[in-house]
Amino acid sequence: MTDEIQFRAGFVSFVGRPNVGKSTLTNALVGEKVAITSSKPQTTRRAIRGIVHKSNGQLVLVDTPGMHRPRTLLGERLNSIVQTTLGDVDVVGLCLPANEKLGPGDRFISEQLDSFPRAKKVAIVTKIDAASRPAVAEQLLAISALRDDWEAIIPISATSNIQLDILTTQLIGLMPVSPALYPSDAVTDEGLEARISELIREAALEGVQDELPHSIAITIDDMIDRDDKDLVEIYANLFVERDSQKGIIIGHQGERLQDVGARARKEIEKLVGKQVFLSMRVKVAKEWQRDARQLGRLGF
Ligand SMILES: Nc1nc2c(ncn2[C@@H]2O[C@H](COP(=O)(O)OP(=O)(O)OP(=O)(O)O)[C@@H](O)[C@H]2O)c(=O)[nH]1
Repeated sequence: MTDEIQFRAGFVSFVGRPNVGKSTLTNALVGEKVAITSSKPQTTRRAIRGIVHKSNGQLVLVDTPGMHRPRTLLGERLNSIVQTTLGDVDVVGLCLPANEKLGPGDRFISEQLDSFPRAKKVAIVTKIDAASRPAVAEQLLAISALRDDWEAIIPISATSNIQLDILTTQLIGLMPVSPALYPSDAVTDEGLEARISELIREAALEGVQDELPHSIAITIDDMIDRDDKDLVEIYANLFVERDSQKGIIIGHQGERLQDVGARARKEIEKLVGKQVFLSMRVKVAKEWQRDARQLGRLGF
C-alpha cells in the first residue's frame, strides 16, 4: 500500500425538477458558461457535458433535461435522453432546492432513481442562500428521510459560491479510480455550433410568455471565419411553431428581435473571443415538436 492519492474520474448527472438550479450549478462547477440557464423551467434540452478538473480527479458533468411526464414527442425524446444518460453515470446528484418544501415532483424523480442501481445517489440541496438556517436544517431532515441510500447530502449555493469545493471533493471521492477521461484543457465536448445555438435560444427566451419556450429551436446555416478581419459571421434560423409566435419574437418593428440579437451576440463574442456578425431569420415550422421528421431536422 502507498499513501499516494489515487486519481479518480467519472460521470455525474444532476437531476431534479425544472428550475432547481442544475444548469447554474454545472456552470459554477465548470467555471465557464456551458449549460444555458434561464428562469423558465425546462429549457435544457441536450445532455451537455461540462468537465471539472482537479489535481486528484476529473468530473464529467452530464446535464440532463428535467425529468417530467411527456406530453409531446419532444417530451418523450427528452425523457429517453434522461434514461440513457442515467444508465451510464457513476453518481446521480438529485438537486432539491432549500427554499421549497419537498413535493410530489421531487418524490416522483427520487422514485425514478431506483431504476438506476449502479449510480451512487447524492442529494444536493441547492439555493441555500435563499433560505433561512432553520429552513435549511428542516430541509436536510426531510431529504434524509426521502431515501435510505444517500451517499451524501450536501447543501450548496451556486450563485453565492457556498460549499461548491466541498461538493466537488465529495463527488470526486465517489468516482472510480481511473485516469482522466478528457484532456485537461477541455471544458465541454459540445460542438461550437451547438453552444452558439444554445446562447441564441437563451437570449430569445428572455422575457417571453410561458407557452413559447418549448416552441423555439435554433439551427445554424453557416459560420464564416473571416481571414481579412477579426470577425465571425453567423447565419442562424430561429424556428417557432406558429405565425403568431413569429410576431412575438420579432416584436414591434423588429425591436424585440434586434434586442435578442444584441444579447446573443455579446455572449457569443465571449465564447469565440472575436467580434461576431449575427444574422437571424425567424421561420415557422408548424407543430415541429410533434413531428418526427422536423425534430430530426432541428437536431433532436
Ligand atoms: N438564489 C439562488 N438562485 C439560484 C441558485 N442557483 C440557481 N438559481 C436560480 O434558479 C433559476 C433556475 O436555475 P437553472 O440553473 O436554470 O435551473 P435548472 O434546474 O437547470 O432548470 P431547467 O433547465 O429548467 O431544468 C435561475 O433563475 C437561477 O438564477 C442559487 O444558488 N441561489
